[in-house]
Parts: sequence; structure tokens; C-alpha cells
Amino acid sequence: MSSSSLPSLRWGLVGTGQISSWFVADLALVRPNAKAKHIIAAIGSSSKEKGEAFVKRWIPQLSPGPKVYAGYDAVYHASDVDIVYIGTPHGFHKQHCLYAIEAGKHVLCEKAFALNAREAKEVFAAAQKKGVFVMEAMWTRFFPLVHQLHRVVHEEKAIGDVHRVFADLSLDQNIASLDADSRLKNPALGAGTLLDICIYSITWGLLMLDADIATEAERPDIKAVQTLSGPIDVASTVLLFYPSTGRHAICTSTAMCKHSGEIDVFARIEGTLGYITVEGVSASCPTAFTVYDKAGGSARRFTVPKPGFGLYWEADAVAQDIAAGRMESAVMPRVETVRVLEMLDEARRQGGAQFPIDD
Ligand SMILES: NC(=O)C1=CN([C@@H]2O[C@H](COP(=O)(O)OP(=O)(O)OC[C@H]3O[C@@H](n4cnc5c(N)ncnc54)[C@H](OP(=O)(O)O)[C@@H]3O)[C@@H](O)[C@H]2O)C=CC1
Ligand SMILES: O=C1OC[C@@H](O)[C@H](O)[C@H]1O
Repeated sequence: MSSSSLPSLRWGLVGTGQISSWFVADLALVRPNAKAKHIIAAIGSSSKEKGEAFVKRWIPQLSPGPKVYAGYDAVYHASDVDIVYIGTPHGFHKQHCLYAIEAGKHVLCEKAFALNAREAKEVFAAAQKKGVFVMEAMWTRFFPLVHQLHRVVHEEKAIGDVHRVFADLSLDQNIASLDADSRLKNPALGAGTLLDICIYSITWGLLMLDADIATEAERPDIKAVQTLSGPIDVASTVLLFYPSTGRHAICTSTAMCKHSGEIDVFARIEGTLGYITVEGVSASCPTAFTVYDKAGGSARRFTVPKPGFGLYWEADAVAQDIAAGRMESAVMPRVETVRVLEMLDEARRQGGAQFPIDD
């Protein structure tokens, strides 16, 4: 497909923190296999200076560069923006989504999509009413490597029936040393490992234990424990238990140890005929998997080249959906976002972590 026939999307970003920096860098990356054309039209930041420094650092090559605004309002209302990317802390997602939707924009909002399932349903109801596309930016689900692994497990059935999954994302975040208003420490911003990193471990459990997602999938029972520091969790272990067969996933996160920063095995998927290990710098960003055959066949290793950060796969998918007139993604549909948030709600109910909006 020539680049002129690719779907094209004009992005406005709100928030210029870590993930937004990776996201713009990936949107601007020149890729031979790009499935869409991305235009970075607008950046909204708490200050114009911060927004300008962000552009200079991450996308200096763009000419013309995006318009930079102090605050987010101008991005929601910019006539040259089709879709708003929300890269702010969890506690703001609901409100920022609602502002963008009210202005008639499509939305790609970072994970965790909201603080709880109730907030997510509110946003989706608004999107439904306005007729705009909205998706949670659960980028890992869009990696071609993850699609390949899904096929190997569920279609090829390379390891037979899957009976157990271990998945972990742990970081040494030294929470005690952070400012009280850090998004990793402030409960009003949705702090805690459950929404920040355990969500990936749970995603691996869900993807590997069931070929289906959303309403098609079997609903696992949840058992959870959390280590608390005040109202927030600094470690969570969530067990997904599938009553039909007894298969289960042990999904873990901690902010208190690890991460080597090197490529490491973060998930192990066990089946009746063998097992699979999945590697990456973290569970958010897989780089390879290896299939081990119990009968003694040679191990098979799969990898997919990943220039940049790997956020362009979700961006391309969003552009294709919108160009085709779809209001939600089949890879990360709205009901799947709600399903996962309901699991996180239940994990917090059992584990004890709380957000002020729970009251
Ligand atoms: N860090 C990562 O590796 C990944 C993060 N995510 C998700 O992306 C979202 C943002 O995370 P991340 O980029 O790490 O966060 P950062 O703290 O690095 O950035 C968040 C940005 O949000 C804006 N913001 C607005 N209000 C506040 C506030 N009160 N406190 C702090 N920031 C505020 C700021 O931008 P400004 O000043 O420009 O307005 C800030 O830079 C989260 O939902 C996270 O789960 C997803 C994937 C990976
Ligand atoms: O999504 C994420 O993945 C990687 C972590 O470093 C980060 O805190 C989290 O938001």
C-alpha cells in the first residue's frame, strides 16, 4: 500500500510525561511496514515551556512540529485534531476522556483506563452517545509477537491444554522516597502496583488461559492479596481461577524489588504437552518466546523485530479502526476494559487498597 492510501490520523496529546514521550517518538518513527500515517498536531502540557521542551527533545525532526498549548483545553477543541491521546495519571483518565469526548474527539487513553469499572462505564456511555472511538491503550495486546503467541497456544495448541500461567511485573520504585504527589504514591492519582503494573501480569493470565476475550470469555474467580503502604498497594498477587477446568494464573507485581533492566523471563505458560517462557525487559514489552516440547522435541524460539518502543502497533490499529468507521477495537474492546477493571476492583476489595473515590 502506498503511503498516500494509508489511513491518516491527526493526534493531540495531553500530558508530556514518560509514556507520552515514548508515544510521540513512535508516532514519528519512519517505518517501512507502517499501516497508518500519524500526524502529531497538538501537545497540551501544564506549561508551554514544558510542552516545547518535550517537542524539542522527542520529535525535533518534525517540520512543521505540533502546536504546543499551555493546558489541555485547547487540545480537546483544536479543529486539526481527530483523536486525543491521554498520557496523564490514572486518577485523571475519566475526566480527561470526558472532556475530549464532549469536544467530539476520538480517544486513546492510557492504561489503567480508569480507577474502577464504574468510571470506565461512565466514559463508554458518553462515547456511545457522542459516537466517537474510545480505547484503552493496553499496548502489549497489539504486539505482533503476542498475536503469534496467541496462535501458537490457542490454534496450534503447541503445549496442549494450558493448565497454569505465572506472570510478573516488578520494579524497584522506592515508593517511600517519592514525593507525596507522585502518581506512584498518591492514592487520588490511582497509585499502587495493581493498576500500574499488575494489570500486565493479569493481561498475560487472561490471554494465555482463554482464547476468547470480553463477553465471550469464561469469567475467572479472583483471589487476591496485597501488601499495603497506607491505602496503596506496594505488592499484589492476583490468582485467576477458571472453575470449568481448574486452570489458573498467578499474576504478581511488586514495587519493592527487581527489575534488572535486562531481558528476563517474566511469564511461564504450562500445558499438558510442554511449556513456554516469555522474555522482555518487562511484561509490558515482550521481545521473544520459546516453546519447549515435553516429548523432547527441539525448543522453538520466536521473536519479532521492534524498532522504537512498540507503541506504533496500537496507534496503527486505532487509525485502521477509525478509518473503517469502527467505534471500538476488536483487540481491546470496551467490555474487556470493564472486565479487567472489575477484576481489579475485586482484587482491591480483597486486598485492601483504596482510592478516595471508593468512598
Ligand atoms: N511509564 C510507563 O512506562 C508507562 C506508563 N503508562 C501509563 O501512562 C500514564 C502516565 O504514566 P507516566 O507517563 O509514567 O506518568 P508521568 O508522571 O511520567 O507523566 C504524567 C504526565 O501527566 C501530566 N499530569 C497532569 N496532572 C498531573 C499530576 N497531578 N501529577 C502528575 N502528572 C500530571 C503531566 O504532564 P504535563 O505536565 O505535561 O501536563 C505529567 O508529565 C499512566 O496511566 C501509566 O499507567 C503506560 C505504559 C507505560
Ligand atoms: O505501564 C507501565 O509499565 C512500565 C512501568 O515502568 C510503568 O510504571 C507502568 O506505568
